[in-house]
Amino acid sequence: MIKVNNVSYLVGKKEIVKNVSFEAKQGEIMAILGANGAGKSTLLKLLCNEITPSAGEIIFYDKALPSYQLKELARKRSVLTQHNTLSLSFTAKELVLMGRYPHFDGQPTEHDLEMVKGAMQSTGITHLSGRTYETLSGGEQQRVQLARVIAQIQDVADGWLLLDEPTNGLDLLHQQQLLIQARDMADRGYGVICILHDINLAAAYADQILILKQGKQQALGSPDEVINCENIHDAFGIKVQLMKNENFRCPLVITTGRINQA
Ligand SMILES: Nc1ncnc2c1ncn2[C@@H]1O[C@H](COP(=O)(O)OP(=O)(O)OP(=O)(O)O)[C@@H](O)[C@H]1O
Repeated sequence: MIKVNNVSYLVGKKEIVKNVSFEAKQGEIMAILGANGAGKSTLLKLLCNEITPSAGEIIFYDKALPSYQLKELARKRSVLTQHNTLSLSFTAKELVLMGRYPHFDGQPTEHDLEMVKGAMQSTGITHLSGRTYETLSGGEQQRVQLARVIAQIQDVADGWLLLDEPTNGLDLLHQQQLLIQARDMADRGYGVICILHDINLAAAYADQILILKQGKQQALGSPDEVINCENIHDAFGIKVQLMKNENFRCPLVITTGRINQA
């Protein structure tokens, strides 16, 4: 369980996360939605303990987040950030192995290498194993990063995946595969918190959706409770319609092309 109690975050005098509260559970995917600059990445950084709340507290498992040592935290949750720039030339396999760094001292064990192999297989990047990271396409790099975060917690049965826009750069097939994989991990007992820009992907795969607007919690609940024309218009300033389709558990959101100028 991750419990967020009245968390705020200030930069100077500007409050970029304001009084956010929610509970995320293992076995579930929580999607975070919101316009550019709404505070999504900042909230994820707070959840990772990369930055500390100005007010409120975050409980991770059963302890306050700041009470964890970095290595202890890295063995329980893995994080995909938005910008993964590297100045050194690693192969894809070496990069995925970095996910195992919190688990071994000196040399990786056979078990670590198995975890790397499994994560590369499940993300479909085994064929890229020996390729230098910087020569990979944007989407291939993103899948290598995904394999790294999966390798990190693959053997932590109740671990957490914290993903900031993981579908960035992925084509339609790989976006779906990523969400299917996240769904599968949640069904096996992991907790997943995932920032997404695609409302329909979030509605199709998430158990809970949190919408942020200017740092505030604008809506929180199941896709059915949260995804409606008013909430989307309020959060994104664009008029949408909902379209029922028997293949989707939640109506699809389609834009009408009318932008809120107010
Ligand atoms: N260290 C900082 N100093 C000043 N402003 C910051 C800082 N970090 C974030 N901000 C501002 O806080 C707001 C929220 O940023 P954040 O990156 O959390 O947004 P986001 O919802 O993830 O946006 P996007 O969808 O564009 O990635 C933005 O206006 C951003 O410019």
